[in-house]
Amino acid sequence: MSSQLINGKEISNTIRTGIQKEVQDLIAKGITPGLAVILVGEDPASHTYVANKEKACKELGIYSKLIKLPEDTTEEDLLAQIKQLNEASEIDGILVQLPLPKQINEQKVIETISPLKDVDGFHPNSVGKMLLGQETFLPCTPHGIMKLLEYSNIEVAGKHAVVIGRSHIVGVPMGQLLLQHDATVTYCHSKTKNLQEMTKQADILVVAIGRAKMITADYIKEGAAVIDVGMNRDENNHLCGDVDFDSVVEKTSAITPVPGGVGPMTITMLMYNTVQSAKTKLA
Ligand SMILES: NC(=O)C1=CN([C@@H]2O[C@H](COP(=O)(O)OP(=O)(O)OC[C@H]3O[C@@H](n4cnc5c(N)ncnc54)[C@H](OP(=O)(O)O)[C@@H]3O)[C@@H](O)[C@H]2O)C=CC1
Ligand SMILES: Nc1nc(=O)c2c([nH]1)NC[C@@H]1CN(c3ccc(C(=O)N[C@@H](CCC(=O)O)C(=O)O)cc3)C=[N+]21
Ligand SMILES: [Mg+2]
Repeated sequence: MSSQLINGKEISNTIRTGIQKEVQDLIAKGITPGLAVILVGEDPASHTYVANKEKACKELGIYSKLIKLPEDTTEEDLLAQIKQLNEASEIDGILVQLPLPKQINEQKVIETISPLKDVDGFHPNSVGKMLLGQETFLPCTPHGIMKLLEYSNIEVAGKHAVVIGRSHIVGVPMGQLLLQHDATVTYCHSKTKNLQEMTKQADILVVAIGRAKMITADYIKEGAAVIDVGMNRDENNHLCGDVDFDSVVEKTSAITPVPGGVGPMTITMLMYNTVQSAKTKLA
């Protein structure tokens, strides 16, 4: 079967063109959307993502403020920083890069971010609204994946979607968004028995595990659409996904590459949320 390569970079650019226009309209009305990113410590992977976010802001005309804090930052200091940003009128979105060092309680940090500026969509307020299908900031990676499916004309309604992973930032909200679009959803995780039996039923397989090239052809039903969220380094230190692309591609009807698949969409939806937040300032 010939497979459709889902070009996240290209779809991203299409969506970003629309966002850029919205930013220009806002700036003409005296509102410059602003995003604050807090990075605690020196994780090299985080630095790349943060650099990509800053680059996207710059391209779109969004003000970006990067706050770098040392690895040994106390929870108290981080919370104080967030509270300051909650009050800052030039900031519409606040993102605290995860994971955080051990001395800091992640949940407490997330709950300190004002729901009005929660552009990651991780605050319990946002999560609750998402579950109820109410308007809110949607988590960027799952939202970006829904856009990839939409722009690639991959029908979701009535399909069996299997999500591997149940993290609060990817797996859980991914399944919910698919469900809201009328998929039949199965979640798999580290305690799932017979993972291959599950994944072989998937019309749409979303993989968010964090293990390089774990998903091989044996896990795939002929004709499935495969979305690879993973961001790993292989034995040659090359960026790779959780899916063994070369092994599975011929069995799939559509597949995302890594890089150039889900990653750029995550950043695009972050930009989208930041602009949505800034728009609430319009009279
Ligand atoms: N492209 C992008 O924009 C983004 C990429 N990522 C990448 O996606 C991947 C996942 O991220 P994240 O959700 O934060 O990761 P987590 O580590 O928080 O979650 C991993 C999930 O995978 C499950 N899992 C682990 N091992 C297995 C296994 N052998 N079989 C089945 N399930 C397993 C875990 O199960 P259990 O719950 O039982 O422990 C868990 O639910 C990472 O590579 C990350 O770097 C993340 C965010 C954005
Ligand atoms: N509060 C918070 N929100 C996040 O959204 C968040 C986070 N913490 N912690 C880490 C994960 C990971 N993540 C990525 C973002 C962009 C790329 C990305 O740009 N990827 C490019 C290339 C990356 C590269 O070249 O290294 C691509 O796939 O093409 C990847 C991963 C967001 N995350
Ligand atoms: Mg995690």
